[in-house]
Amino acid sequence: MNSIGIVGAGAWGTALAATARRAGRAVTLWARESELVADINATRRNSLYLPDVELLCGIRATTDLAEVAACDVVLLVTPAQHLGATARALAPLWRPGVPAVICAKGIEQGSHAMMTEVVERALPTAAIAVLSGPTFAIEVARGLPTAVTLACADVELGQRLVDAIGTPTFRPYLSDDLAGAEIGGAVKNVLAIACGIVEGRGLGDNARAALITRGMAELTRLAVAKGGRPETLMGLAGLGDLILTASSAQSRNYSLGFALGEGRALADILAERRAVTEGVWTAGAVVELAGSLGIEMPICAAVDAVINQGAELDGVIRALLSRPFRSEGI
Ligand SMILES: NC(=O)c1ccc[n+]([C@@H]2O[C@H](COP(=O)([O-])OP(=O)(O)OC[C@H]3O[C@@H](n4cnc5c(N)ncnc54)[C@H](O)[C@@H]3O)[C@@H](O)[C@H]2O)c1
Ligand SMILES: O=P(O)(O)OC[C@H](O)CO
Repeated sequence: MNSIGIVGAGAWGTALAATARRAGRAVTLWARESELVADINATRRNSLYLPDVELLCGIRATTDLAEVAACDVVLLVTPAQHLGATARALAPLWRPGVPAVICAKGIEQGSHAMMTEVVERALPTAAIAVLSGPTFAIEVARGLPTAVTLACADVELGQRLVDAIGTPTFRPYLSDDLAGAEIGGAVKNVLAIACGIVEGRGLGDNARAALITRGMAELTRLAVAKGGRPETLMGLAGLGDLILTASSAQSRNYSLGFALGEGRALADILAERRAVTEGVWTAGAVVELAGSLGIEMPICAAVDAVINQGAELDGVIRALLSRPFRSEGI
């Protein structure tokens, strides 16, 4: 596994390029924006999505998907709602058995498909893995210490992936629980919006701790229903990522929630951002998926009501606080 292809040159794809290069791999980074490709190759910076980091030599940007598909491993790092189309574009170029490592965090709108299901459909001969966990791109790009979950059903292949991308400061922990890893990463974004709302509305630290904890219960219920294991959700891809995202203003999901809590309109907040805020697009899909499985996810439903149904924020908060008392088990 000497060459790593990365599809998607947003902040996370660029940070993964930086860390894979630090691990000694030859890196090819695909971007859809040709001006960005020229910029990265000329200046070793991604001025659109990660401007503050200079990249090591040995990372080549391209607009040609064939160059990425020719690599030993391909990391899929587009926003979740675009992963299906991107994987379908890769399909004619795919060589059977090449690992496809899903690094996007979300659930597909409409189909309610997990990212593994989306990629399985588009690339049926790929060996699928999921990389998830508490990872702000800028910190990874700067080489600050970070630990992630790398989930792969084939543990021997998973170990080779860990060895290919791991470094002393980018530490993958191996798992075989893909469902747990990907549901943790997808749902924590919705919960982080809720935590941002609480902070922006001035509801206090107690309320945020309660949301994180009861959010964990929601996230775990959904993961178990999809075949995941509770202990995975207690690890980096669940609790670890939820703690990070639900308590840091660096998070795009948390900061969007904070602005909503302050009373700003969703459209205005989104209009100011180039970066993707995945929880906005996943909230509805999570709630619909949970509904189809008969699972209660009241915090995610509250976020969905605010974001997608124009519900008035204080009314939604009052409704959450008026739910019947219940026992604490998951
Ligand atoms: N940024 C992080 O810290 C971080 C960390 C872990 C995981 N992730 C996940 O990685 C994924 C990518 O996020 P990011 O932060 O790199 O994005 P970003 O916000 O930095 O950049 C947006 C990306 O979306 C791409 N894009 C926009 N429209 C597109 C389209 N129609 N088709 C394909 N691509 C399109 C852009 O080219 C760009 O690569 C998300 O699922 C995110 O949750 C991000
Ligand atoms: O900035 P956010 O909220 O998209 O979160 C980024 C990563 O997913 C954190 O692990």
